Amino acid sequence: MGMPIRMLLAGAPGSEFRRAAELARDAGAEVAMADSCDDALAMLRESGADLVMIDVLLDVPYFLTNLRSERFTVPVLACGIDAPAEAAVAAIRAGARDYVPLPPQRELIAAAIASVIERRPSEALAEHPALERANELARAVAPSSAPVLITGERGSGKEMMSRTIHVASGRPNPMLVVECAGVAADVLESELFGHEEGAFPGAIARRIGRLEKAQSGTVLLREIGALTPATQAKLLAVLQEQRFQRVGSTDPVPFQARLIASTSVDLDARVAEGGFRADLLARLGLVRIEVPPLRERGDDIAMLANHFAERLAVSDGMAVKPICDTAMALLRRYDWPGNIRELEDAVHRAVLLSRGAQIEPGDFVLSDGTRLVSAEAESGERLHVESLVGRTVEEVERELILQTLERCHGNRTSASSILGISVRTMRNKLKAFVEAGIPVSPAA
Ligand SMILES: Nc1ncnc2c1ncn2[C@@H]1O[C@H](COP(=O)(O)OP(=O)(O)OP(=O)(O)O)[C@@H](O)[C@H]1O
Repeated sequence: MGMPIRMLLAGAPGSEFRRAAELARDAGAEVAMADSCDDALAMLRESGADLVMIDVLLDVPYFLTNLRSERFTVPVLACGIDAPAEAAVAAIRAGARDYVPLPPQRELIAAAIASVIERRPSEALAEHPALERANELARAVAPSSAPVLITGERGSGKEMMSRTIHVASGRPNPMLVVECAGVAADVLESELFGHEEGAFPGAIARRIGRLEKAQSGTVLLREIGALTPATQAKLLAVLQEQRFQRVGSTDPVPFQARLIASTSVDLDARVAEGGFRADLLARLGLVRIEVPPLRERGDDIAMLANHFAERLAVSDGMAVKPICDTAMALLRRYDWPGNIRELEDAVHRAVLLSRGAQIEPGDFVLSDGTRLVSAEAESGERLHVESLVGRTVEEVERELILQTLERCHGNRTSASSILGISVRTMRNKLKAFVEAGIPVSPAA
């Protein structure tokens, strides 16, 4: 068996909640308790969780919106003591996976935990040789403590790759993830290194940073390119000396974890521009693993789409349906700028929208609301124009007029109205074509 399931219980402390915690522990989970949404969010940021159970008396929609905006993918169960049916329904509408009445039944808690164990992604799915090579490299470097730099487009699976390394490393402590983009430098530093009480106004108590909390686990720094020069210098010192100081302290704290950094920007280019330290990149990128974009992964698109269609239907309690061949061909042709995350979201919407026995092309909707079929039609039009590049305007105009005329079965009036030119102009053009010896559809 792998690591225990970490469960977070959010709700007003009371005997029912304590009982739920006891039952969860009996079922093999590690349990943490929070008494408000913000508290629960802070605990998730701090140490993560595999499953959250939240009281419907708390603001469940607020909690779920924050989870989504911070991109936590943890499953959430709503629970409540004699809660009105509307509260349970509202929580499920907001995105909770299920509702568990309290006082809790042993079997329900055990089943919730068992379903999380089943759904835990064991290993990244990959068949394409480019990704399989990357996975082999990941497994090969896993046992060492060398830092690893994972590069790849947004949503391509860099965090997943980092998890593969962490799991294969056999390190006893968990992997902690720190998002470096969009966070103020001082907040990020206290998140990474921790701080002492009174280190700055508002530092009311000592805080243990992620580098320390990770112990001998793994720390993933997402979007490392976003670090300011000052934080880059501090991180370089951590790698050189294997120790660091909490903000506001001079006492050294040993750094025992494995560091993995991910980036979707070209760090070599950032170094050339002076935005990233060459010495830090050299240390971080001793081992580089490139995660290829989804569009270059051939059959992986179909394999992942089938996998998501099944997994998401099961977790949403819907019937598992196959993706029809035409829809699959559409998925293979689209270029997935948002990579696996975009595919997963599109499949999820299709699973929820689909009304037929199979998932059809029209069921696929992108995050901006456009249907994949229309998105493709647009890019198809663009492709068509691209195929005209290299030809003269005169040639293209002639082709356009002749083909439109042919489609209109030689009817000059219809063709000129489609082309937005006068019938007279049309006649003059056709006359010129005939004079040049070009065949023209006879008048209808
Ligand atoms: N090989 C895979 N098999 C199954 N699911 C995958 C695989 N790779 C990625 N995913 C899923 O795709 C989504 C995006 O992956 P991940 O978060 O690892 O990407 P990322 O490159 O780290 O993203 P970002 O650039 O936004 O930081 C996640 O939901 C993840 O579970």
